[in-house]
Amino acid sequence: MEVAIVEHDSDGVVWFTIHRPEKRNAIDFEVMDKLEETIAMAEKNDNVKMLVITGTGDEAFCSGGDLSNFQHLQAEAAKQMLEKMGKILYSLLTLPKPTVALINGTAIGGGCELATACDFRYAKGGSKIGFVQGKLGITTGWGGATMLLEKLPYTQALDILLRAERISAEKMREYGWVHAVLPGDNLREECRNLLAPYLSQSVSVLRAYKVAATEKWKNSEFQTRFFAEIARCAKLWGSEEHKRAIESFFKKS
Ligand SMILES: CC[C@H](C(=O)O)C(=O)SCCNC(=O)CCNC(=O)[C@H](O)C(C)(C)COP(=O)(O)OP(=O)(O)OC[C@H]1O[C@@H](n2cnc3c(N)ncnc32)[C@H](O)[C@@H]1OP(=O)(O)O
Repeated sequence: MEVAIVEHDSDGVVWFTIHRPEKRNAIDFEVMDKLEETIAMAEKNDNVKMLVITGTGDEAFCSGGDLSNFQHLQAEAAKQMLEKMGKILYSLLTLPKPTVALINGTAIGGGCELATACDFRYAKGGSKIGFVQGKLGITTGWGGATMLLEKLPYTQALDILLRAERISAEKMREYGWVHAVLPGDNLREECRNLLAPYLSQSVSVLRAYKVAATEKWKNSEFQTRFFAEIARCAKLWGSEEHKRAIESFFKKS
């Protein structure tokens, strides 16, 4: 079964849907590779105006890294996995086309980092957003904290990271992380309505503004901060606290 579905709309929108509902759309290496390929295609293809990332089903947008795959990774392998996805999210952050996370349900851990790498976040009402890494004895490991601290006011971003709780889409709208809370009766249509004003511009205009908007992140100072976060997470990955947190998750499941 395809782990991700990529669809091209006639109006220039590419829809990337994580398709692992049995694992609440958790991200494994196959999803990473498909996402990397789609981002590279979106960058090169002048017929692509925007990229929307979403998840299959109405329960979860994305539950972050696939713990059944990643729980056994030791130090170096964990660091490589984190860096792999970190590079992909950096390319998403700086993609010269506008991007949207269409949050169709719960977003947890790396799922929140994936959404944060996007320009806009539209969430189905009642969705829960959880930068829960702190409760797992780690920090964000895919650049999520660095991006959050760039995109939200300092206090809001730090509050979200330190409390490591699941927060409603409505509250995250107040924080300015969610840009639209949608009824969700027909999420794609509701999303398309929000994209319409952007899609009336040419791809050259959309590209030019996105390049201007992301210029500030294309420097070694930002990249150093971004990948230092990942190195810190890799150090915590092997901690007893993290191991216990994963064990208790699977005991519950
Ligand atoms: C890799 C680093 C990265 C980072 O932070 O940078 C990370 O993302 S670390 C991982 C952080 N993610 C989590 O801790 C999420 C764990 N999952 C949950 O909290 C819940 O599953 C939730 C809230 C997403 C959904 O809860 P719900 O009650 O609706 O479903 P279940 O918990 O019963 O799960 C159903 C089914 O899916 C499997 N599952 C869910 N999440 C993951 C995951 N991240 N990796 C692997 N598998 C996952 C769960 O085990 C259940 O499987 P089953 O075989 O049916 O028991």
